[in-house]
Amino acid sequence: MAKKAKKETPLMKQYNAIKAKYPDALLLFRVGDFYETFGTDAVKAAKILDIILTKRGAGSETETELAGFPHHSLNTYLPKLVKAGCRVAICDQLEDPKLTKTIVKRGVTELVTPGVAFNDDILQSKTNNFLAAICFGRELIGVSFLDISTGEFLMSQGNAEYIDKLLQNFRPSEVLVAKPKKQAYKEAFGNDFHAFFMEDWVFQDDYANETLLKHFQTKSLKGFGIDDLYEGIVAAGAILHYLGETQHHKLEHITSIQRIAKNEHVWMDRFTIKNLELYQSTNQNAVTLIDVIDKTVSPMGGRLLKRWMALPLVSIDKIRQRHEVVQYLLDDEVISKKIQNHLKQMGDMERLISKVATGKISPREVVQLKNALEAIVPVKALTLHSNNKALNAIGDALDLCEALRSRIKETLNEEAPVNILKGNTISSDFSEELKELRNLSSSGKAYLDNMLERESERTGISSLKIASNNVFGYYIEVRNTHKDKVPEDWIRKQTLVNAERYITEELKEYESKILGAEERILAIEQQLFAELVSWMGLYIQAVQKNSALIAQLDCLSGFAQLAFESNYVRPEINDSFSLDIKNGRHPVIEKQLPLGEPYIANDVYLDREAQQIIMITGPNMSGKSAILRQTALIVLLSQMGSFVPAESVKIGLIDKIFTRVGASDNISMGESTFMVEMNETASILNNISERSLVLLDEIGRGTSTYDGISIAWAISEYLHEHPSKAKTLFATHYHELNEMTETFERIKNFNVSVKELKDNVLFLRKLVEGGSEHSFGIHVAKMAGMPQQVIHRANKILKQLEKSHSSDELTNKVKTLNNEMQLSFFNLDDPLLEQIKDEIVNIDIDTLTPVEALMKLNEIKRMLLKKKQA
Ligand SMILES: Nc1ncnc2c1ncn2[C@@H]1O[C@H](COP(=O)(O)OP(=O)(O)OP(=O)(O)O)[C@@H](O)[C@H]1O
Repeated sequence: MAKKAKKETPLMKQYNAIKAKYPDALLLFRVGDFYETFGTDAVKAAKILDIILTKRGAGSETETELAGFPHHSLNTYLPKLVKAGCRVAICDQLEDPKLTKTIVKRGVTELVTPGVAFNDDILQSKTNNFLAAICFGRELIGVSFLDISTGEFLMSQGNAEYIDKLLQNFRPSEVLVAKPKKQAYKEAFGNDFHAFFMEDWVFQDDYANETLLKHFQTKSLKGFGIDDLYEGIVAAGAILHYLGETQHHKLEHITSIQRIAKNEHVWMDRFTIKNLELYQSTNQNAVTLIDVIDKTVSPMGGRLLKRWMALPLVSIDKIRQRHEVVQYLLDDEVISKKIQNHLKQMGDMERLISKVATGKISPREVVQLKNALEAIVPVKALTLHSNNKALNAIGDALDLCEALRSRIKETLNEEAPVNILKGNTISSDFSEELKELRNLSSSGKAYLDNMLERESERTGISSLKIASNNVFGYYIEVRNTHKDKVPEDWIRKQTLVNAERYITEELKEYESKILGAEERILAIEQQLFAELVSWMGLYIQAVQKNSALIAQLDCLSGFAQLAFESNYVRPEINDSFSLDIKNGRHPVIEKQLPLGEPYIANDVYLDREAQQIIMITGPNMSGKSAILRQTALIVLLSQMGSFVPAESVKIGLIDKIFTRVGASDNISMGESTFMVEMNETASILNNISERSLVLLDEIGRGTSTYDGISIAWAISEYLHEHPSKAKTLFATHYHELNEMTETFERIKNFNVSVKELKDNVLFLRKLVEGGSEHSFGIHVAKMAGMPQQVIHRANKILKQLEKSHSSDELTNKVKTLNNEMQLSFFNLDDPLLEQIKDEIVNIDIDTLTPVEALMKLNEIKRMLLKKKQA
């Protein structure tokens, strides 16, 4: 290494010193007009960006890979690197190379990581780009989310399940975790997100508190209502620390931090969020709920809609208020069309004002911001004068930002460019000096034309040309044919193949005047623009508030639009415990059916008195899952404030939605997967409340029929007997479960009807009362075109099996399983006996659920089997 260092060029020495500070980042090293990468960075960059990889110093000891791109292509290449999951350190030249004789000073000016991005090509307009941090406390876990592009800063804390749910909902692009907690993080939250592991000391409460207080310039965090969230504060502090570390220091737009209150929103865990395909589907191209319901027209609205979906309300008043507005907008088509048209003009006001804080806003974007604020004027009037209180409140709160608008208008040209160096940013009327200089500069063109004419006449050369270049400024060009006519006083500067270039005294004089003026114009424009942007900082909060109000209005008018287009109705939310859906539809499936095929609507009624649990039987593909999911989605949409796909809906407020889907492929399914499925289900049973909605789809199918039925039976029994009496839909193809209704009064049987034709099955998709008589596997075989004899034989075998596994026997078996096991213990004369005894003695029977009992049993069985095999 030392030997190598000796041979290093000064440039590579500088590179290595900087790279050493950012070992885990891909370093883009500015050299002249290029960003270069070296070594492994180059190999990586070449692959991701599809650029050429070369070698520097080939054959020598300092040989290294090299790949680069022109500096002006940064905006094209940077997003690709970040999207590929790279952390990119941008190292710029910190001084003008012309002014230094030694090597130019360089330094990292920004570290762009997936969670900390401003670049419009990295960001998606309707999706927040969250950076998250997680702090593992002794009992609780703290979490914080920040979208640096909008300034939204949130935090919360709770158990692992709750934090997991938030992560699934907010889908951060990057998660910060303390290095020693790497394992704990992976165990609790898996590999779904891009994680970055930081030094442990960052996650200290004193340091976090201090960082937050310093940032918000307050004496305490009480004002934000977060001072008691110890772990949450540490997570939030870690986020701010990370921003500093990645060279993001201009953070004026992060004006507050908000607590995500756990009990103010419907609880949905990770399985539910995934099963319901809210934002994402297992199938990459499949349509999700958000795709179907998003009718917002502004980026702010689109982002807020996702938040509303992540955090449905549990306050009846707040939900009704949203429904009230949607109804109003739906009834008054004129006003809602007008509002939507204005909303379309808003652009991304929220991200634009963040760019003001970070100083990254372009002149054209400032004009866009002004136009957005102008569109607020009619929106304020429309909402303020409407006959709806919630809309009035929005109208009242909208800030017209008059001073801001008029100052932008008088300072900037309406056609201001993206890049200030292109000129014509500042209006000539705004600065006398600018006006004069511009006159001078534009009169220059006429002056040159005049000079050209004069010199052509004087010399008799017809093809004279005046132009300029970077090397010697303005020149006169003479084609070789006229070379002999060049006057004495011209000074030759350059000889080309066909022409010669000259300068003259007059041209030089002119040049210094013009160039001086142009330079001065640029300087004035830059200065005035910087002054404007810095003054605009005063309006950050006002514009952020407007953005939030516009986002709400956009979501609500989007709901009205959705209700209008898709024939949704207003749900009634009350404080009863029943759920009454008449002719409900699945919002996503109904949009995807082939043309002409109608979606068959279905009624679902559940309560805590007579019909708490519905067993839905029916063959595969009959539509059981659709009914389960549409019930959850209708509840979710209602409590988000939307109207719903149904004929009528009455919902006694729901506070938790649980869904579980049994693994579909029982052949590939090992025992461990089965246990995972059971654990997931057990977590529902430990969390249900009297306002919960539980949807179980083929739970237990991932095991043998016998086990599957037992598990399904035990779970249903538990739910029935549990004091919460949680409303439950259980889809199953085990028709044996239909016999539960004989023992358990609040369990009812329904089936998704099918019509059996001679050699086919017709799906009617209607949910009707009553159980199913026989198993459905055979239907599927029929549909798959199995020979008649095989189906016939299968039916026979099935009948026999059904006889030998009567439900009495089944129930008894479930009940006596424990006894059987106990008997076998006493026959064992083995140290294993001690171990098993301990296991059993330590079981707290009073709190043990049937499923846990079965799982325990399974564990013990395994111990015994192992022994037997040995
Ligand atoms: N009510 C309905 N109206 C029209 N088509 C429907 C309806 N319900 C379901 N479908 C169609 O049938 C397909 C299968 O439905 P679904 O997945 O709910 O069946 P399933 O009974 O749960 O089957 P499996 O047991 O295989 O999961 C859906 O993808 C949809 O195309």
